[in-house]
Amino acid sequence: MKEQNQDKAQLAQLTQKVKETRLALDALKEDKNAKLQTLLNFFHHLSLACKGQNLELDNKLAKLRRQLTGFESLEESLPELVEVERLLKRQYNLMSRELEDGRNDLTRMTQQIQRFKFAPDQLKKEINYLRQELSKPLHSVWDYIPKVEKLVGFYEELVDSQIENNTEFAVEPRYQQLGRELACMMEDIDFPANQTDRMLVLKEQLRGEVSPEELLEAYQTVLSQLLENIALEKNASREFLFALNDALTAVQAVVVDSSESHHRHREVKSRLNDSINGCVADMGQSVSEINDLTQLKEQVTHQLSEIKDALARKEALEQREQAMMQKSMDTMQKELGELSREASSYKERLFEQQKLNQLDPLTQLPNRAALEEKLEQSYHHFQRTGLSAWIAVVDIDHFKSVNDTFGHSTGDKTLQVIAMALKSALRETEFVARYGGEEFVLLIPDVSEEIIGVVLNRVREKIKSIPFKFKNQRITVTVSIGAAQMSLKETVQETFDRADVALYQAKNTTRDKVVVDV
Ligand SMILES: Nc1nc2c(ncn2[C@@H]2O[C@H](COP(=O)(O)OP(=O)(O)OP(=O)(O)O)[C@@H](O)[C@H]2O)c(=O)[nH]1
Repeated sequence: MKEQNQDKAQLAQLTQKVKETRLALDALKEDKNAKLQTLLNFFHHLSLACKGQNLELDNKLAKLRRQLTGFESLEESLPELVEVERLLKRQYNLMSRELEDGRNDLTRMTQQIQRFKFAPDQLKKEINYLRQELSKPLHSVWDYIPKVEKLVGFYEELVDSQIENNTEFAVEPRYQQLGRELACMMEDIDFPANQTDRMLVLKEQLRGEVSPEELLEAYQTVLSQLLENIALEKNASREFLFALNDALTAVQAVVVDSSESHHRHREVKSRLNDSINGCVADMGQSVSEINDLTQLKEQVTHQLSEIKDALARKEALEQREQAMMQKSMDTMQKELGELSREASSYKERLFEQQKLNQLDPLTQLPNRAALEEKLEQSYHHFQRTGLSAWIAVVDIDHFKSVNDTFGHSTGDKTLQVIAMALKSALRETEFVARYGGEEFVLLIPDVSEEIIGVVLNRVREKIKSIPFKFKNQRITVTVSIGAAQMSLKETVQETFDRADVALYQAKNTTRDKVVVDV
């Protein structure tokens, strides 16, 4: 019984130990699971932190996470752990190198933006400070990113201040304006045929958006073409002047020559006259002194023959003189003919040149030739598009009295001022030319019948309001205007004539008036 009790006690003890061991084992398992979970969590977060940096490292970490889900495979995972450690080390080195490259790039960019002279002072200081910061190595992406952000901020500020200053990058409106003005000026210049296509392209370009460089280039092109044309005209004038000079030299030589020979001939002739007179005197003497008829006859015969010789020589001399005179005349005639041909060819060239320039020299407005061309163009445009234009003839009232009272040069100045006023009263698409004398012609497209009167009256009022002051006297100069609209039923000349008739209606009523033929 005692033994039985002892066994029972031992069994109870053992059961207790087994129970305790089981509890201890459970506790151990729990602990291991907790540690394993911690490890798994660590790898999970490591995977997230490294994700995307290196594909190989991503894959290895994913594999490791899968293996570690069973405690049993922990041993098997050891080689993988070593591999991950190697990859992590390599990744660190790579990142350090990239950070160093990034630092160098940022330093270079900072130096670049320090060169912008227009940067505000405060910004310059901050850029300098960033440059100093970049002299120290970067340890992580977290050191790098704020510096990139700063640099981007600086660029943003620079662009803002650039837009405010509106200097280098922007295409400014004044360039557009200058471009349009140049295009408008080019309208007034008729370039030679071989230059027109190029000038057309240039004009189109100038009417669009132009950069300062393009504008400068356009000015350069136009000026060099103009200079070339002026040089051509200069050459034509020079050639003419040389020819004129040659002809004058030749004529002068002929005149000198003929005057010298005329002089010589006069001397010879006077000697011959003396000798003839001497012979006649001798004959008279002989007649009174000699009584012997035979002797007298001989003497007279001798003297008559001398007179005959002298007269023959005189005649020959006169003939030579005449022949020389004729020769001189012929030479001069030839030279003058040459000169006149040269002059008319010069005149033609000059006319051509003027036509090319197509500018009225006094007012610098397009001249009549330019107007005629423009009228033709507008009429063709009208035929093609149906967009009609008005022709308005403007004539200064009582202009003769301006000339008569204040002189021709005041009259000229008045014409210039009125020309300028007309030009500035019109829009870019409108056209004004000096038709001749005190008459100007306007070409106004795209305006209705109701509006044209308003437009032209505005022009008339503008001229009337110019404060002319001649010899301290305030003068009002007025104009009369007649206008007619192009019509497909008539030629452009007929429209012009209708405008002219309208002008004379204005002149015949009150003057200072607009009459529109509708
Ligand atoms: N100063 C100057 N005068 C010019 C020029 N061309 C024409 N004229 C003058 O313009 C004047 C025109 O006179 P008219 O045709 O009688 O006309 P008006 O005196 O203006 O009178 P209405 O037209 O009837 O109002 C003349 O005296 C011309 O000599 C020029 O280029 N310069």
